[in-house]
Amino acid sequence: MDLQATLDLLAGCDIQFRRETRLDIALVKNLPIALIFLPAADIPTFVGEGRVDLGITGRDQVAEHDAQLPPGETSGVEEVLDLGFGACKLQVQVPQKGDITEAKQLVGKNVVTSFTALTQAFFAKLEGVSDASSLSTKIKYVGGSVEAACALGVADGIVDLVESGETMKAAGLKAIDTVVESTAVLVKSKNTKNELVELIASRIRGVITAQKYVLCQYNIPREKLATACKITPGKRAPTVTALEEPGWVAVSSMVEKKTIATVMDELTAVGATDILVLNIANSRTG
Ligand SMILES: Nc1ncnc2c1ncn2[C@@H]1O[C@H](COP(=O)(O)OP(=O)(O)OP(=O)(O)O)[C@@H](O)[C@H]1O
Ligand SMILES: O=P(O)(O)OC[C@H]1O[C@H](OP(=O)(O)OP(=O)(O)O)[C@H](O)[C@@H]1O
Repeated sequence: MDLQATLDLLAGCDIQFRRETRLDIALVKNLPIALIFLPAADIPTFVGEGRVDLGITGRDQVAEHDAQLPPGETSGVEEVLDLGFGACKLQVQVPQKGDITEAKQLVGKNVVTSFTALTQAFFAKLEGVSDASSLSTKIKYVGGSVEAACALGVADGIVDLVESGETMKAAGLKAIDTVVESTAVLVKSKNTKNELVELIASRIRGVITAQKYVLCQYNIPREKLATACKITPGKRAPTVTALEEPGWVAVSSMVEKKTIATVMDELTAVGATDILVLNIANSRTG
């Protein structure tokens, strides 16, 4: 997991703690909560069983946990929020130099992965069988360095995470299908009664929103206001204030950071002036 991004997020929420070396638990100084640092794959289990109220892990890990549940059992883990970082894809990969171009060509062959339940479910669908025991594809678990399995002759294909694609390329593999797309998510235990869960979730939501948006302010002739507001509709609605200069108004609106350059170009084209873009330190919005 992207530990640093998670620590930055907690700092943005003013959750203050000091983690002693070698300890996986830290008491928060300014709230009655404890933080526990667990392997990403184990977090859905602890949260699902209600032992931990809130967790941050990858959506792929939650999906793998849910896919491991016995038939009829529902997951105790509920996604609260997409945190936006840690984007990666769980992909079916095969040797670049080979005849396999589609996942269904791996049916009946050897596939190695750390995500056995998701891989079983993926191949069960391809094979048209309803349970893992009737699968003809042989799915084997390895805990790490999955990308080495094809070169070592253990697998015909693998199912592994791809972020930049560097590992896949270096191992001489190519992706031919996607099992799950993932980002880091905030999850909660379905049956938690801890009222701090909502407080923490809303703090995190505020920080995430603040990171995603900037505040855009500009002046515009009143007759162009409607056009400008279509360019900057805001999260709810733009704030419009009259200026001392007759016929002009000032607009203030939240704009998604990734679109701000285009938005500024478009505002300039419709006659906006004095365009300012400000970072948002934190937020609570509707
Ligand atoms: N390039 C990447 N490689 C691996 N995982 C990634 C990547 N980008 C995002 N992730 C997310 O991180 C999760 C795995 O985290 P990681 O392998 O670091 O486990 P950890 O147990 O938390 O830490 P570690 O094993 O490094 O001590 C993945 O399931 C995925 O959601
Ligand atoms: O597309 P990339 O940016 O190269 O990232 C993907 C690699 O990162 C992960 O491995 P990790 O570093 O967690 O080590 P592992 O092989 O021991 O799982 C994953 O299993 C891939 O091997």
